[in-house]
Amino acid sequence: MSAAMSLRPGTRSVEDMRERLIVGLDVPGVEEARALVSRLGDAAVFYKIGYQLAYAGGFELARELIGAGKKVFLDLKLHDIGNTVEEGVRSVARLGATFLTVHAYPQTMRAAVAGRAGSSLKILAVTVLTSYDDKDLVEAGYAPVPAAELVARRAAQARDIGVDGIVCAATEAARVSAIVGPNRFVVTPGIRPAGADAGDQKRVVTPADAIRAGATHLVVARPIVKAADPRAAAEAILAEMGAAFPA
Ligand SMILES: O=C(O)c1cc(=O)[nH]c(=O)n1[C@@H]1O[C@H](COP(=O)(O)O)[C@@H](O)[C@H]1O
Repeated sequence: MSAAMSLRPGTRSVEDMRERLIVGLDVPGVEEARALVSRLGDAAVFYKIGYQLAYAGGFELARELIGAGKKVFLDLKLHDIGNTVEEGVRSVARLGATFLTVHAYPQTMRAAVAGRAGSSLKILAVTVLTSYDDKDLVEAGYAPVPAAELVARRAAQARDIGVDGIVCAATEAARVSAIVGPNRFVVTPGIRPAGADAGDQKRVVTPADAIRAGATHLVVARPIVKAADPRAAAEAILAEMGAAFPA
């Protein structure tokens, strides 16, 4: 049974929801990240390290977190010529992280799948960023296409190439789940509890609706990182996820 299969059926327990909540460590440096991890305590077991922290000592922190029994998602959103992606992924695979993102371009996805061969690293393909709507795609040079259509096309390509999971907005999670089937991760950023500020996100969904739509993992940064009490914010999101999880 793949890791995805063992996560998908799940239970409504708080422990299970913790495996599905990925806290984005979008902070300026390792000291701030360590302080946040310590404040969150056992409310979080899965952390994402993205551009901001990766370029400020985040790889060392990734090793530290993995050594402490946490799971790490390296959100590097790789995209380059195939050889460079394959060798880069091979280097990342040695770190012991759980997830790594690449952009959902076929050459890039094929190279990433080749680079992670023989390791436990799972590749996630970022379809259409959650900060994009249909107009942003036109501005970026795409022929008019609804973001949801492009997400679906890229999810199907990712599935056919053998990528382990998809990153999409939870607005597309149900459709993507149907495309990729039960053996792949459906990871959804752009999560906002009711009433929370969307910031630069355009395709936003509440934690409960993301779970109902079939997301296997929710990525949450600012609603936890910027909260006056990050642990309470994480616990509230976990409770909302648990209540929405299919019995
Ligand atoms: O790959 C990602 O994690 C990602 C993909 C995407 O389409 N949208 C998106 O927001 N993200 C990341 O998810 C996190 C969301 O942050 P908040 O909007 O603060 O919760 C950020 O670290 C983004 O880099």
